[in-house]
Amino acid sequence: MTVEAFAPAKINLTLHVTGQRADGYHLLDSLVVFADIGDRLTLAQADDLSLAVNGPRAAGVPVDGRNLVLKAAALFGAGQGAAIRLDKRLPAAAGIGGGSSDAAAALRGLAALWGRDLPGPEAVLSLGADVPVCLAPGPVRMRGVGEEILPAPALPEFGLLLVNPGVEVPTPAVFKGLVRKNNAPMPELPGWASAADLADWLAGQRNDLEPPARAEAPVIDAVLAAIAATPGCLLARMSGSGATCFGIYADRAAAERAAALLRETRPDWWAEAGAPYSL
Ligand SMILES: C[C@@](CO)(OP(=O)(O)O)[C@H](O)COP(=O)(O)OP(=O)(O)OC[C@H]1O[C@@H](n2ccc(N)nc2=O)[C@H](O)[C@@H]1O
Ligand SMILES: Nc1ncnc2c1ncn2[C@@H]1O[C@H](COP(=O)(O)OP(=O)(O)O)[C@@H](O)[C@H]1O
Repeated sequence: MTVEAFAPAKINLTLHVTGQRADGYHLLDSLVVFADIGDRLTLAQADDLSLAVNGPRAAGVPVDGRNLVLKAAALFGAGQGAAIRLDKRLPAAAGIGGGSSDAAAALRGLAALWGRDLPGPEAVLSLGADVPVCLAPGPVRMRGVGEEILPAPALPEFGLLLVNPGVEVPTPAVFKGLVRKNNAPMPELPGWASAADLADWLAGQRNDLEPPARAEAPVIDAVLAAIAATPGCLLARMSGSGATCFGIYADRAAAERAAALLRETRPDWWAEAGAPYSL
């Protein structure tokens, strides 16, 4: 038996940092969506647990026990086997939760392969704060340090552009650079009639990690400016702790035109277009 699992990119449309716990972890309030741009996993029955990583973004991704796929498998089924292949397409340490989404996709695949129920959000938090939200990809409001997954209103159709300048930004350094930790949470989520309506509302919200990430990696300024300058861009903002930034467009076709333009003007950057993804 072979199982396939898709690991979509996670995008923090907003990311409000609202406090800090005694253990140092920060309290978040984030509107999270996923894109139909991501990594692919293939899992097959085997006596031993193994992982092979290939694909256009495999360079630098650990293939040993540090890989979140193997960590997730060990947590879920100590001693159980599976042969896992990871086709790595998302940039790593990029604010789009690639490793976390791989871990969650591995858990979904292994649950199918081993005939078991998926673990719950609290049980997988030790793998990373972003793993619970990636377990069942779709638009949600994420709170706590990442373990509170709340429903979000239905989203309108829109196009998404993801752009990464090739600079890895370490998440701990960005949180450390925050000047203020008790920022306002999001208001009640209103519901949006169109992509423009959503972008207008998002413009009044924030990613509180953007200023410290820009200090860490000044190229983020150029990425945001380049996205904002593409025709049809309704909003440009950074995701997670960066450096990946996203653009919102009326539809996928507009996002694809923007991606083509950026690949021409900035061939050294990673630019992909897509649309929201739900499992
Ligand atoms: C910032 C976010 C927003 O969605 O996204 P990314 O930039 O990683 O994509 C996540 O909270 C990241 O989740 P993840 O990358 O899984 O975090 P972890 O491995 O658990 O933690 C990495 C480090 O980030 C900091 N951290 C993370 C989450 C959180 N709520 N508070 C924190 O202070 C801690 O310094 C921790 O040591
Ligand atoms: N499957 C994986 N894919 C990418 N990175 C991984 C994976 N497993 C472990 N890592 C490690 O996790 C770190 C953070 O990667 P990632 O989850 O992509 O970052 P972010 O949470 O900022 O989006 C990387 O620097 C890498 O060393």
